Amino acid sequence: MGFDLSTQELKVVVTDLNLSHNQTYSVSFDKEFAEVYKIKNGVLKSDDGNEIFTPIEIWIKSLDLILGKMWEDGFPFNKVRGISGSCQQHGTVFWSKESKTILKTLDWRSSLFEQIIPRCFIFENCSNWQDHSTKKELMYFEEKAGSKEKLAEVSGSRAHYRFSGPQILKKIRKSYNEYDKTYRITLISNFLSSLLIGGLSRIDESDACGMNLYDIKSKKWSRELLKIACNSGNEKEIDKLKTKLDDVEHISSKSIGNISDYYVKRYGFNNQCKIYSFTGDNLATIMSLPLKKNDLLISLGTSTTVLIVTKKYVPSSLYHLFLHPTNRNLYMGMICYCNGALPRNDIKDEINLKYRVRGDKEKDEWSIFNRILDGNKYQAFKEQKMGVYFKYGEIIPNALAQIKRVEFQIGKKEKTKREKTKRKILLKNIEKWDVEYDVKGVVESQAVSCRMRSRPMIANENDNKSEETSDSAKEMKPNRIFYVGGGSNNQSIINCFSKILANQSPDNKGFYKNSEANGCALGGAYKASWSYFNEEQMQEGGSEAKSGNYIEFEDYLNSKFNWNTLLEFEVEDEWEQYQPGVEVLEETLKDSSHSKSNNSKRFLQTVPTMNHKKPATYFSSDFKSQITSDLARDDNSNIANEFNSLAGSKWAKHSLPFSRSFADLFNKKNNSILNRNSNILQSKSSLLTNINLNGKSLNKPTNLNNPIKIKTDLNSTLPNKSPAPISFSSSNSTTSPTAPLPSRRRRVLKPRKALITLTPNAVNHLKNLLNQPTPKLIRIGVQNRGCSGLTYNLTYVDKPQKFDEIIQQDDVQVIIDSKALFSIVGSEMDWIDNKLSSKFVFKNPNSKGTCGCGESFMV
Ligand SMILES: Nc1ncnc2c1ncn2[C@@H]1O[C@H](COP(=O)(O)OP(=O)(O)O)[C@@H](O)[C@H]1O
Ligand SMILES: O=C(CO)[C@@H](O)[C@H](O)COP(=O)(O)O
Repeated sequence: MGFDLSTQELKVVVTDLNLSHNQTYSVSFDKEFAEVYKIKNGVLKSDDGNEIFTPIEIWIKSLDLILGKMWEDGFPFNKVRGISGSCQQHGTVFWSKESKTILKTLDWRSSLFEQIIPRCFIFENCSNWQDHSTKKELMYFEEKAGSKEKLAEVSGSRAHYRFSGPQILKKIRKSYNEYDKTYRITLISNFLSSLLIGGLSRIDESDACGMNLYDIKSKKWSRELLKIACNSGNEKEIDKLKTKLDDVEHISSKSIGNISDYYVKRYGFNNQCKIYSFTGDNLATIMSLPLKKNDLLISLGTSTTVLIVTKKYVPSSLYHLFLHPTNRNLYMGMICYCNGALPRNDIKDEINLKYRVRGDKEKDEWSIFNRILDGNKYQAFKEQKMGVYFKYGEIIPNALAQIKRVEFQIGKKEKTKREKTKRKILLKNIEKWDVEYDVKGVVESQAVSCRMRSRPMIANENDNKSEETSDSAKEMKPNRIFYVGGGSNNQSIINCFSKILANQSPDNKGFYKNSEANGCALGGAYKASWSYFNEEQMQEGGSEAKSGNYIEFEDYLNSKFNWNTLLEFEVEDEWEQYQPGVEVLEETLKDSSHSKSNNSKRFLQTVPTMNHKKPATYFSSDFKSQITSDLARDDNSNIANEFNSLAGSKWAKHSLPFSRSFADLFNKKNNSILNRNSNILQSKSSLLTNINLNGKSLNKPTNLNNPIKIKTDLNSTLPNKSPAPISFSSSNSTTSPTAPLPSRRRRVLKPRKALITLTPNAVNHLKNLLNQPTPKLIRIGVQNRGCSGLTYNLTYVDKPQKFDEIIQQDDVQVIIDSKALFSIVGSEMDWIDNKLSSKFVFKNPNSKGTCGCGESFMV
């Protein structure tokens, strides 16, 4: 079983031991919890938009919900042999002292939410990877580490807003007392595995590489970086942080424990079910495909992420390196753009508006866009046009938030100051062109950018230090390209990407798209399967080393991988034609220095850099850009240093050869502070089809103030229906689970106390109301309204909805909307009838306050 806790969803995919994918379940956070928690795309934002976070209780409720739904569907939990999974990266969870005991003594009769939320966490929110509130901390990290290159050398990445080290430093600076009280700090990945083992699990070693704290070469916490993170040279403080982080869970196929008794009793898991270390979502994605040397994995989710597996550790401030989640001798290289699907979607919407298309389905919505992209009428690059569509602040290093359109001319080759031969590129800024050109423009420039930025990683893998000329072009090409994520559904988009990125295949083959399921969760399930296999071998042969039967993940995946789950396609190789595209893009970005984006401040957060005074139709209405990029936090000298230092580095010939003038861009003052668009990012992890659950919402509005102060007295919400049989194939009898498994019990869990009680007055009045010729029922819900947030809402209905609760008292029935359960549980419903008013009133023990007018309440 593989979990994936992404920004927007919790997913579970299930495979058999032959890696055949059987089932997918998912819970969408927005769908289930947006109403009460006010989240959008899974997150909340501070007023200034810089802090981006999620209430942890949403994730816990989602785990209750997804397992409850699987149980209700009759999922055969007793057949699960192993569980692993992935979570969004970088976020940190601060656990209290009591959490250890609470996790160990979970009572299967109650929900996790009910038991864990009141006392397990020091801060109720966890920062999200889109957070960009740590600018001071970043500066401090890179300054103390010596430089961003030095920091990258040790930790695999320069300092990033979202990375845990700067996030922890911010907490230490702002809330030292709470930090001091913290018993353990985990990433989101081992937060989830902790819930499953019923104890605090360790940070996964590969995910630890996204913290700016782990020394990748010596494979231990870097004391120097811990010192920076704890803001103190005091050895005791460094030890304190180290203790709070605990040792990492070293990469291996060993389990981190059996599933907690809680899940055995509550859902019927086998008590021998193993939990294997959970990791970050990108790390899990690379486990979902049989990647070999020089293969690229391109995830076209909400963000665009380019991933590569490499044997060499050659760090740079331009990209990220992580330890591979299954093999300590391999690394994962990563480039992650946040301007992926969003600008493509915006242009698609504008095209549809122009052509007045209103498709309900994604497929229809993309038809005009695709026709333009595939056709020859509106060429962008081939008509000497290039665009940069970084509408939102970028998280890739050195990219400004900007939308820019240029026409270019390519001149003769000439020698640069650094003795390199370069073509002269002449650019003319274009204010506006037909949106049809943006269609090709956005996809082309994204592909060219991926090619440009993945080049150093590929070159390194091949020991190729020469310039990207025709002679060495072959070595710079990836071997094969695998596409995943929502955008990979679009053949026209991935054709365009493939033409430009090309590959080594002489017959234009070797491009694949994944057609099966969520890649991160699938990678988790594959890891569980591989780990289980090795553990079984170890039991037979002794230790991992001794057994001789140990199989590397790569070999395991290759031996079982079902290529039918991938669709291979061919495209014309246009590598050579787009070769100048890389230079034009570099020049276009460099030319931004002459744009209107003035900034003399380090870490400026908001800079619109559109060159034209009047924006083009596209993005005109809501063009609110903001620099959240790593580049934005550099001043002139830093930029200059970056490119100077690259000149002497291993990457000198492969890095982006911006000249010093690029730094001018950051010397100018910028006056416009615009807000970040709230749609900016979503999770990028789901690949393809998901089965959505219309599960119960266990909602409760969050108090966003840190630290946590929550009191709950909530009842279990486990479904009490008997499970329906489902088919669960594990066809190969030699590898199928054979151990005797506990028989499935029909479990009917009753709430420990009445959901609501009715006073005699309420019973009488309800009887009157229900005494009608056409029998009706009364359904109680809560709505987001009124000064204090929630109001009660009574409606007549014909029948209960699927997850409604029915309350029976004194021959009267009322129905409670499942979404209202957690807000009104334990309430007393009364009917008052006096001179002033006649109405139902609720005495709610969960209410933390009502508004002055008494119309609404808060829980
Ligand atoms: N046929 C399509 N053509 C282009 N883009 C698509 C298509 N189908 C889905 N997408 C895009 O994929 C994105 C979601 O990708 P997905 O991998 O599901 O998301 P996430 O990264 O949020 O988990 C959406 O922004 C959507 O526009
Ligand atoms: O920050 C990064 C990688 O460094 C992101 O890739 C997150 O890990 C994405 O999480 P989801 O949106 O997929 O949940």
